[in-house]
Amino acid sequence: MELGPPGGSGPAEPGPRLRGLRGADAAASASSLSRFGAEAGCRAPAVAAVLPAGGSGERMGVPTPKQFCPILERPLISYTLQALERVSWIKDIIVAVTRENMETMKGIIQRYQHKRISLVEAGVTRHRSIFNGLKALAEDQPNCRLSKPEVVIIHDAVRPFVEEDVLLKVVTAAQEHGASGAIRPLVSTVISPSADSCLDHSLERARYRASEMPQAFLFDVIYDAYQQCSDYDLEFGTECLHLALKYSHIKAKLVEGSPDLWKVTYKRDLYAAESIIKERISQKVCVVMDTKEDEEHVGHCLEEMLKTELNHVKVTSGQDLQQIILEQCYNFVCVNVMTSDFEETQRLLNMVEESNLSILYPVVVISLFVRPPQTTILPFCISFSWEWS
Ligand SMILES: Nc1ccn([C@@H]2O[C@H](COP(=O)(O)OP(=O)(O)OP(=O)(O)O)[C@@H](O)[C@H]2O)c(=O)n1
Ligand SMILES: O=P(O)(O)OC[C@@H](O)[C@@H](O)[C@@H](O)CO
Repeated sequence: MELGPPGGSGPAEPGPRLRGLRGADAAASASSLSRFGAEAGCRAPAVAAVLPAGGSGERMGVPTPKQFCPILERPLISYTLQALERVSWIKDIIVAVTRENMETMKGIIQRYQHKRISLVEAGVTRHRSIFNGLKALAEDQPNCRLSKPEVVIIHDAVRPFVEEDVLLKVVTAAQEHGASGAIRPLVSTVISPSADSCLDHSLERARYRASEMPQAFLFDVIYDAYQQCSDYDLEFGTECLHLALKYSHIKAKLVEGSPDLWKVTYKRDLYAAESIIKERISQKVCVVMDTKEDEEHVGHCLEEMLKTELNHVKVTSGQDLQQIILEQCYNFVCVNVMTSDFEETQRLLNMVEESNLSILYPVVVISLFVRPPQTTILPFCISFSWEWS
């Protein structure tokens, strides 16, 4: 059964397109698919994503299903959604969650202002959850209010580090081959045990790869496969690419993925994910200026200096800060130029504090005064002043 917005029936209407992808980002993201399509000699397809998120996380060994476990006070699944939402050419994101976790999921969508999300009920296995997600996109289903995509991405909700480039690769490959999936070199050798738990034989590791996510399919290829799927496969299968081969006779194109595509499965994976997120946040600073004029002068001077040390510096003034905060975890540097009081900065600091988002380090406030420096200590931030000559 598909659940939609409160009081609705069928999948929730996809939210309004992300306003947060600012002009440059959105243009870059949108053009990337059309450019990629052009290079591959095909037009940009309509793309949707299905995220199975209905598991119980038994191997994690904690009461909370791992997709809802917090990393820096933010649920793991929210990072995955944020990663997919940065890709403007994914038009709908279907998340399969259990009925008991539906309200939790709706709360996460609301708190972090996730857009383009529709919720469906998960199944008792991962394949059944994925199948329910696909049904939400198939126009042959009653109450279906989402349009059928040409290509559908399938990505585990517990794989938060997915970037646009690998999504672009699997989607473009799926458009050409019918199916595509990210792979990684094996770390351990695969062996086959005999009935008495002794070594029967081992596989030559170099000849094999680990199947990861994201995967992408021409929608009809994977939907037909799931419709023909045996109960055994739905119950015990773990590989969507195998279903496309077995039932739709499509050999997926395999795409080398980055090391960060791994699936959060055990508690150690959660610790690893947290350290990666901390490392990424510490490399991202947003410089907030009072005015556009300050942004163009002081802000860009600061940006040139910071760029030598960090890999992502955003300078802004007066933009929708709430959206910036939700779009990307930043450390913030607020710069007051010629401002005699901190009202503007206090407003921003209050917003950052109220957003409860993971801010790794204290917010830094730089006050540039022509007049003698004024020292004002603000909560959870470091404030220092220097004279701007
Ligand atoms: N009935 C299920 C089982 C799993 N999943 C999802 O499939 C993804 C990958 O599955 P896995 O890592 O096995 O998650 P769990 O089944 O939760 O983990 P475990 O096997 O340790 O219980 C996860 O996002 C999980 O939420 C799902 O949507 N529906
Ligand atoms: O079997 P699990 O549900 O733990 O994980 C699913 C994984 O097998 C799957 O995500 C990749 O191997 C790609 O198919």
